[in-house]
Amino acid sequence: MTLAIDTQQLRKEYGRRAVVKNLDLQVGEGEVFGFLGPNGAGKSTTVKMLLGLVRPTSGRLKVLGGSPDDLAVRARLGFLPEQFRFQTWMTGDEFLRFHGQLAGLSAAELRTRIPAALKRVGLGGRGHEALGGYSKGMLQRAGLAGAILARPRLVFLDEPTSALDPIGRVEVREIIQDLRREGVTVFLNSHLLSEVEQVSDRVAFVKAGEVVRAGSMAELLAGALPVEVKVDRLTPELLSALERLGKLERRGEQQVSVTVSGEEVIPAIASAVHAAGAQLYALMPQRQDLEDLFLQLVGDSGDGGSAVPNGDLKQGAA
Ligand SMILES: Nc1ncnc2c1ncn2[C@@H]1O[C@H](COP(=O)(O)OP(=O)(O)OP(=O)(O)O)[C@@H](O)[C@H]1O
Repeated sequence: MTLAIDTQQLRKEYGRRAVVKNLDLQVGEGEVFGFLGPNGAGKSTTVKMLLGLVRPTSGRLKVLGGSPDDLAVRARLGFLPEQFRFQTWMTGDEFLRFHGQLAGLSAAELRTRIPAALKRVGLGGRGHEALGGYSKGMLQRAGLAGAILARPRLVFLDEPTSALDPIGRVEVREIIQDLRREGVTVFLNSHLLSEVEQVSDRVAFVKAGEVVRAGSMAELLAGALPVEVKVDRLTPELLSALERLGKLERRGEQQVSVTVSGEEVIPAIASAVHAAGAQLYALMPQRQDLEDLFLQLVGDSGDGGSAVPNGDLKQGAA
């Protein structure tokens, strides 16, 4: 796998405090990679080091096979910052022209790419308006247009949908999927875990400056699967049959939770119920999602007082 991002023992200290510690991160070319962690975990600092905006205290990093200090490498990076405070006196067109010129695009390229980029982010025909009159969601879209204007090979998107409504979020998800189809690597920082779950090929959880877990969605969410089983009566014979399939937790006269290794075991639960002559009322796998995993891995850290991600928790998950 060719790596778009490769860090080894990357570290950043502010004063005597290490905010990123010995970070080893490998992201393959063309991957959509979700970078998750509570407030203050060191995500933005990591992104800034990868962009060459913050100097690491120690360790090594490569982006697109080189250094972000190399202008040829930097020209192939795109960045949507979390705090998008743009030049409000400029129109959308002027803002993109400014960024495009900084990225070295020619006048001819700018003429075709600016309207195309605006259209792609849902701002077609709005380029003549001043950014000062844009809504927060429009500004975020304009920032995204700026990040992809120069056709980067690696794009960092820091909370790309924080200002968007649900329709806008779907649209940005589609743009990320298009970028993946074009072979662009996307490094995604987001608190919206369900969103990360839907678009990322792999994710890493970072806590207090260190990666605590990384892998594909399937790898991370595999393993123990609790299945709630409800029957007319739980006989000793049925309980011992279920015990052979997984760990049991009794819920009452008619219900038991069986934690099995994966969904391929579910049919065996139904067969055991049938063989014991019981009536099956319900068989409910309780799939773990990214949010459960987030709370489990990083639930007791962060410097914002709470590790709970912004507004994306299902009821009662904590
Ligand atoms: N320039 C700086 N000087 C001193 N400390 C800093 C500086 N930048 C960041 N920090 C500290 O480093 C820690 C990590 O910050 P960072 O912004 O990287 O976290 P984050 O994971 O991106 O958080 P959030 O999700 O809240 O954006 C925080 O405790 C922050 O206060």
